[in-house]
Amino acid sequence: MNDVLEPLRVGVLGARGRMGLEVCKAVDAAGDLTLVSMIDAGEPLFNASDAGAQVLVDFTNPDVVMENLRWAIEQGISVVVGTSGFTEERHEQIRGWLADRPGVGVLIAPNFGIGAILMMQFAARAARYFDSVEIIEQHHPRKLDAPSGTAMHTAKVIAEARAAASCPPMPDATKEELAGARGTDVDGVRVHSIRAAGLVAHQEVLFGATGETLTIRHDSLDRSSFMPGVLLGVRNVRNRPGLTIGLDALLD
Ligand SMILES: NC(=O)C1=CN([C@@H]2O[C@H](COP(=O)(O)OP(=O)(O)OC[C@H]3O[C@@H](n4cnc5c(N)ncnc54)[C@H](OP(=O)(O)O)[C@@H]3O)[C@@H](O)[C@H]2O)C=CC1
Ligand SMILES: O=C(O)C1=N[C@H](C(=O)O)C[C@H](O)C1
Repeated sequence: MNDVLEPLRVGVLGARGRMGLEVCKAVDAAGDLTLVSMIDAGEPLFNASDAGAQVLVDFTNPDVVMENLRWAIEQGISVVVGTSGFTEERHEQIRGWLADRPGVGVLIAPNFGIGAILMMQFAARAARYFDSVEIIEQHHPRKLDAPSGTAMHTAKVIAEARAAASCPPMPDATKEELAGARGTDVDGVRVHSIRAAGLVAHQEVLFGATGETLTIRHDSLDRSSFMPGVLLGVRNVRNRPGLTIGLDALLD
């Protein structure tokens, strides 16, 4: 007799948001996944456990995502998280919750776009060879947070690569006349956030050295660009107990 694999039961938090709607469509269209629960603001999380969700996908907002994670881990449900707003302190708190639930996996990806992941990897690779680097991120005007999670993560990996190579501080003679004119400082890297109608999600990493610049640019032109990465996370998160940051580990 053939063993038939049951589809993985998936719930979506933030299901009526821009990303949540796209995730529901993508899960629904995947033959190996079943969409069992769609939860948005004001609706009880227990709908997901009552529906037998094995994996939750969270695209809500930075103010509520930690509470969702705490609840899901307590229930023993693995979670794929796209929501932004994560800090090292938040990661530590999640590791603490996971310590009591060794079978549960949480994957937090600052960006699920394959091109965006490569953009961050290329930026980390280039970081040691240039005197200067700044990040310019551009998003739609309904985005709540700035800088973006992608920009924060990019700045972190660049700063780590520069520190590992003992790069000196970047040259900058500016006496800032108005606060914010030089963007904000994330781990020693200047980040500039632009919000404008018509944009989806875009980022440039601009490197400079004597006589040359290198620009690494990524554009998400449509939210469907994030779906292959989200589905990869959904299919694999239960095989990765503990906390995984970034989709890189799954791609390799
Ligand atoms: N990692 C990645 O690749 C990507 C990450 N993102 C991130 O995902 C997040 C969501 O983005 P986006 O879809 O554009 O935002 P939206 O505001 O369109 O969607 C968020 C949804 O979550 C709902 N919500 C709020 N609180 C709760 C709660 N407690 N439980 C369930 N649902 C809730 C909101 O309802 P209401 O509006 O009523 O508050 C809204 O419908 C952001 O942090 C964004 O930065 C976005 C794109 C890609
Ligand atoms: O809010 C968005 O839209 C996006 N958020 C993520 C971020 O903060 O980096 C990922 C992507 O940039 C789209």
